[in-house]
Formats: sequence, C-alpha cells, structure tokens
Amino acid sequence: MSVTTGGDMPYRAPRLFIGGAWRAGSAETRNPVINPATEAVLDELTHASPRDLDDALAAVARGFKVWRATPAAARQRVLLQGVQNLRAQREAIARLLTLEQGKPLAQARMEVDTAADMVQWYAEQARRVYGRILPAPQPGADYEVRKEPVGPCLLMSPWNVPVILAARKLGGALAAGCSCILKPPEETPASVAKMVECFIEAGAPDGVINLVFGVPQRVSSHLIASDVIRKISFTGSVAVGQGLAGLAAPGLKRLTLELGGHSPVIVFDDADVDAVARQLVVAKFRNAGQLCHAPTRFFVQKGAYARFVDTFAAAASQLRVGDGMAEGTDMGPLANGRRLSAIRELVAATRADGTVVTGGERVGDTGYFHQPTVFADVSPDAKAMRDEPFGPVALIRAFDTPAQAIELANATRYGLGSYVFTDSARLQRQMITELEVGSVAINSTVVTVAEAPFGGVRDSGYGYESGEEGLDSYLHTKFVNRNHSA
Ligand SMILES: NC(=O)C1=CN([C@@H]2O[C@H](COP(=O)(O)OP(=O)(O)OC[C@H]3O[C@@H](n4cnc5c(N)ncnc54)[C@H](O)[C@@H]3O)[C@@H](O)[C@H]2O)C=CC1
Ligand SMILES: O=Cc1ccc(S(=O)(=O)O)cc1
Repeated sequence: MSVTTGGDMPYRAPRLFIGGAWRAGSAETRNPVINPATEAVLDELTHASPRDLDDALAAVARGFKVWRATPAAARQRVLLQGVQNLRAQREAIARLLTLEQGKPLAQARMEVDTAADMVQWYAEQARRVYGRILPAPQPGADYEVRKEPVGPCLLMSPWNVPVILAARKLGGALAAGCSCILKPPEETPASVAKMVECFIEAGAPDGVINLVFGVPQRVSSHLIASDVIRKISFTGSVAVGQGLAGLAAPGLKRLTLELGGHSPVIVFDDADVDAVARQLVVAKFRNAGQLCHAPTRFFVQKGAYARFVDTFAAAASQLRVGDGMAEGTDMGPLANGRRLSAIRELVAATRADGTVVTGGERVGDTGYFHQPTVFADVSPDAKAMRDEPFGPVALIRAFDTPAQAIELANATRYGLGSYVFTDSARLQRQMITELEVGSVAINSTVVTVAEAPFGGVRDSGYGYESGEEGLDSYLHTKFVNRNHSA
C-alpha cells in the first residue's frame, strides 16, 4: 500500500544521489519512514554501504574541482534557479514534510518559503566574496588577502526543521564554491531530497551535490575519516556534536556545530502582558516546540506574573492538536516516538517541581501527540530547567530584580536564543550585555534570519550559519605576497 501526499503523488522514500545519478543504497540496513500522526509506515529508506560512501567521496572530490573553478556569477545563477524551482515545488515539498515530520501544513509551507529565502540570500552574496589589497612595505609588492572555498564538505542536518536546516547548509557551501555530501535525517528524508532535487535540476554539475542516508554514526565516522572532507557542519544534539568534534580532531577539520538550546524569555512589568503572552504561545508551540531556539524558560517579573500565566495557559489550552494534514490544526504530533517518551518523562518528573496549569498528558493512543503543557512556579533546581525539553513544554517562574532574571537565564549550559520584553532602554541594554547567548530578540520572537549569523555559545556549539559569518565558514583565507619586480 502506498500513502498519497494529498495530490496524486504517492509517498516514496528517496534514493541516494551520488556523482550525478540516483541509486538505491546497497547496505544491508534500511529504516522505515513513519508518519508520526498515524504511526503508519510510509516507506523504507535504503542506506549507503561503505562502497556507496567511497563513491560519494570520489564524486565530491571531482565536484569540488569543477565547482571551485566555476565563476561566482555562474554559481549564483544555478542557486537562484534552484530557489525558483524550490518555490515552484512548495506544495509538494510541504506535503512530504507534514507526512513524515508531522508539522501542520501551513508551517510546512512556511518552512519551504524560509528555506528558499535563506538560499536566495547566500546566492546573492556569492558575488560579494571579496578579498583585499593591503599596502606592502617594500616597493613593487602587493599584499593580497583572498577568500577561497574550504573544500568538499559533509553537511548533516536533523529532522525537526529538515528542509530549512539542510537548505541553509547547502546554500552556504555552494555559494562559497564548495561541493558537498549531504546527510539529511533518515526519519524525514523525502522532503529534503525533493529540495535537493531543485538544485540538481537547476544545473549543479555532477559531484557538486551528493546525498546519502544510512546509520548516522557509521556514515559520519566513515566520511569524516577521509582526507577528502575538509569541513563538517552538523545540527543536532550536544552528545552527537561532541562525538563529531572528536572525529574531526585528528584531521583538524573545520567544524560548525549548531546544537541544543534552552532559551530564556524575560518579561518585565512594563510589557504589554496579554499581547506578549499570546505571541509567545505561538513561538513556543510552533513545530510542537521542537526548535533549538524555541522559548522554553519563561521568567516573568512579579507585577506581571499572575496575568502572564493566566493568558499564556489560556492561549496554550486553545491550540488544536491533530494531524498536520487536517485543516485547522495548530500543533501536530511530536516527530518520533523517542520525543514522545522523552516529553512524557520530563512532564512526570517536573510535576514535583512546579504546577501544571494546562496540559500534561498524551493525546490519544495512536500517533505521537502530546498536549501543549504549561508549568508555573517551576523551581530553578528542576531537571527540566537544565535539560532541553525539545517539545511542547513551557516552564514559567517569577523574578523580582533584573539581576535575578539574568542569574536564572544564564543558569544552563546552553546559550543559543533569548527573548526580552520591555520598553526600558536601560533594561534592554543590560540584558543584551549580560545574557550569555548567541542571539537576543527584544520585543520580538525572531532570532534567526537569512542575513544575520545564527550560532551559540557553550553547549549550544560553535560557528555560525546564515549571514556573512555563515558564508565565511565555508571559506578559507589565503595571504599572497606578490612581488612584481622579481
Ligand atoms: N539543534 C537542533 O536543531 C536539534 C537538536 N536535537 C537535540 O537532540 C535531542 C535528541 O534528539 P535525537 O534525534 O535523538 O538527537 P540526535 O543528535 O541523536 O539526532 C539528531 C540528528 O543527528 C543525526 N545523528 C545522530 N547521530 C549521529 C552521528 N553519530 N553522526 C551524524 N549524525 C548523527 C540524526 O540522524 C538526527 O538527524 C533532542 O531532544 C534535542 O535536544 C535534535 C535534533 C535537532
Ligand atoms: O532547530 C533549529 C532551527 C530551527 C528553525 C530555524 S528557522 O527559524 O526556521 O530558521 C533555525 C534553527
């Protein structure tokens, strides 16, 4: 039986794409792709064998030679055509995404739009990779600083926002002149493969984009061990990021790690409490809370606290939980059974450290659905205040002084996003300075955009994606001392 995507197209797990050709993976392992709303198996994904991976390494090395020699304007044309293709495939990709990941279709469509926007920005920037000439102290000489693509890249992206996170890596690498092997998540492979197809069909030469799936640990250890790979970009958990840093160390390979987060929200008394609470409910429960920069720890000043809790809980309880394909669904299921189990455990453990004001239960017994769950008066010592929830759980606590808010906010090992609500310029400045994070949104819930760097500190990882810094992470800098008189 095949599952249709809502149009006429049946769901099919993608094949590998290596050296310009699609092929089934020849490993003995495979994995089922599961619809998280129904737990039905959509299809089986074949895995790359060591031989497939060696073919991908040979292809990506060949692809690099071609792509690095391709003028920036030509690379830009391919990327912009890919973006156009992506926009044309919006509905098809969004449907695949909802089927395999669970998010509401409207959010899946927005994901495709954001992915297109992010690659477009990189494409536009491809022609602005400038070097510089410096004055040399001796006559007849120029000091020149050049930017060059770092080499073939291994890009590994996760299942929570599969299209954006893969497209952002692909766009940066290709704009810089790097070839790549992309290893998307095995749990949500088809939406990413369809996105990749848009850039293949736009004219990326053979070997420039390669796509593999497999047992993640086997794929990453095999590919990172090869001298061919010069840079690795990974988004996922801290534990896996640490392991990859170990694998990258012997070859001293460049690494960008975008790991977890446990983003604080600080709401001061002067904020428009009702409006802010409602805005934060949308941000918190988008993608069922499975975003690395999702607001998770809500610190609200005492004067605004009771009202914030009431409005936030009321808005959260009104969210319609259901199949992402159904009209009117606000929040879909969690993306996989691991996440549902983890959230149920987290909720059970947090009951001793706070009060459930809404939610707290699984929804139904088929599909990975969980209620939007809000805890108030959560102890700062609760395990949930330290460990990333990565799901539909909001933790609220009151604070008195700005210094207390900072202490609470900085009390995890993560440092990715943060959100501050106040019109006081003095408080805004203090929060911007003292929050130990990669980004701060003031009176806003947006911390990641195409034109600005996104990255974290401490356990949230290192390096940047998007913005000039994101492009620079696929470039190395060469100094040339050119003596004309010799
Ligand atoms: N920063 C982010 O956007 C993400 C963070 N996470 C964090 O990870 C936690 C656990 O989720 P899991 O899916 O179990 O995380 P995980 O880190 O095991 O998996 C995340 C992604 O990494 C890949 N992966 C796993 N092991 C790998 C390896 N050795 N080499 C290369 N890729 C590998 C997986 O295929 C998956 O797509 C979440 O609760 C969340 O805290 C998970 C996904 C995305
Ligand atoms: O989980 C990491 C993550 C998720 C989403 C986005 S974006 O806001 O959609 O760009 C960025 C990072």
